[in-house]
Amino acid sequence: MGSTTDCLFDYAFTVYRGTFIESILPGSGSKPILARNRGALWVSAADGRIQGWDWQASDDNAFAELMTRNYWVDIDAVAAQGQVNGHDSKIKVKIVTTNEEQNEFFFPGFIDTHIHAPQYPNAGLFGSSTLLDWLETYTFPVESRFGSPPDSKTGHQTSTDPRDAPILAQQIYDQVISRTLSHGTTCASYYATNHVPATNALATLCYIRGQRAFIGRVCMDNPDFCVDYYRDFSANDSLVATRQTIEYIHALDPEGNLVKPIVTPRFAPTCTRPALQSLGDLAASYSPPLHIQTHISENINELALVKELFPEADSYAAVYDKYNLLTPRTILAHAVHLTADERALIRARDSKISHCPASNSVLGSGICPVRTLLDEGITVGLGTDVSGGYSPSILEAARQACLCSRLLAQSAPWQRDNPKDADGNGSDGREKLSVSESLYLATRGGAAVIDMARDVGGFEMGMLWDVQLIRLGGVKLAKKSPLDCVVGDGSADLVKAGPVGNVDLFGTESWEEKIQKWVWSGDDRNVKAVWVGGRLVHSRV
Ligand SMILES: O=c1[nH]c(=O)c2nc[nH]c2[nH]1
Repeated sequence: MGSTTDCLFDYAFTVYRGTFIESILPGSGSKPILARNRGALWVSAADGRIQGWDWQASDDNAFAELMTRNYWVDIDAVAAQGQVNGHDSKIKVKIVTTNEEQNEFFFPGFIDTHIHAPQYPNAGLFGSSTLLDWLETYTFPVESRFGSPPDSKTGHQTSTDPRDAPILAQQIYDQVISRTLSHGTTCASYYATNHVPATNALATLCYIRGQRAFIGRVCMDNPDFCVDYYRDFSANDSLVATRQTIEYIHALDPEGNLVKPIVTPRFAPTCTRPALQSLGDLAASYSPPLHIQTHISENINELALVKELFPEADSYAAVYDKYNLLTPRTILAHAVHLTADERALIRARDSKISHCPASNSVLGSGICPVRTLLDEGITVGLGTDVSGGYSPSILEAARQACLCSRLLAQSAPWQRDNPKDADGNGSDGREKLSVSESLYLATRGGAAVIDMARDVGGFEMGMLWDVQLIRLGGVKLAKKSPLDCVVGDGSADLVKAGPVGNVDLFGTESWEEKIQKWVWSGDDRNVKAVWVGGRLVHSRV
């Protein structure tokens, strides 16, 4: 592969050469499929957007013709020859090439539509808890540590300065960004905590590190549910502090090119009616309206609690609808136990769903019927839901989405409501998500969930170069039989020969099979480089 480092000299385009794989919808009503192209694609250095491609330019001759035709000169090549000047009639480009022998390919960056950044220290810690006791035992304690000391005179937290966030909070947020970028997450919709300085620190760090992000200050003012050591003291406190983070983020990134605020009532039980009302109004008061994120219908005990706290509402979804929180820019996490009426309401409001399969399993919440959501025309993306989810990897979420969809047929509600197989048992298999579908949810589905379907998620004209370079590694089989090796010397050992990560290739796989192997056994070792808006934000040698 060519260099993935940033160039010392100005250039007009980066030309990416090699193999490009993405998940696409071939037509309306169809299912996603993987598409593969070989050739060259170029991205403007000015705005990080795709300016064109040539799928004929897949060999050296055709690529040289493309360079000549466009008056392009390779800035690294001329710099290596000490001849940067003297090419004034040419357009300078930087070239990044995949190594085909290492099974490298460009793939759209992953979009994590639901992740709690302050919970990252708890990833993998949940014991045998379920949602409501997990919140009290594991989650509120860790999130509460992101607060800054109150003002000595007023007793309130008045600072909005990210530097007033505890250093450990800043370090945890920086590590979450490093970790998610290393897994190919180019955009994340983050929940922070209810602390303004720490929330602003998360926004600032995403901005500095170059990760596209939605940043939500978590609102929770209901004293009947929230713990005293970690809550907003009134609906007005929720509103004022949320406004402070919105103003901070708008000042940080006025065009919202990288970082945007997202209104975040944690979930119905943590919020009073006035808080829900004022947050719905707040989101609607901006043009365009702000994004909103919350949780819905994750766990059976939570459903009972919502019924008890909001007896006037017909359903959980109706609580949010009453306060104008179901909008086309609302991300609803989990959605495991929605009724048909709730799904119809969510569809009518064009609100979006973040499917969090790892967390749903870990906390024993249930299996989300993703196929039903998709069949009913609801937009779905994937969320890691750290730390309900144990992994910050969206590839892991894609794998778990495939796995959970296969378990769905075992559940009584699915068996009751859906067609059986030819023998009249279980299910006819339609619930199963394919690898192409789960990768679609991880990229284009996520893009639609964050209302950026025209900007990210694929390789289309004008889309931002939010992309990862995947390296599966080469095939390095020994020439001799392992039976002829000295026992245990490892000379015929594929693992020792150095494949990248866990993906062992034997040279017999089709390209589609290589992608299946990547989804089922790949990890961050396969992510060689990551760009956001054309800027290199992560690389691994
Ligand atoms: O998975 C979850 N994680 C949380 O932090 C949370 N808060 C409310 N509901 C929740 N669900």
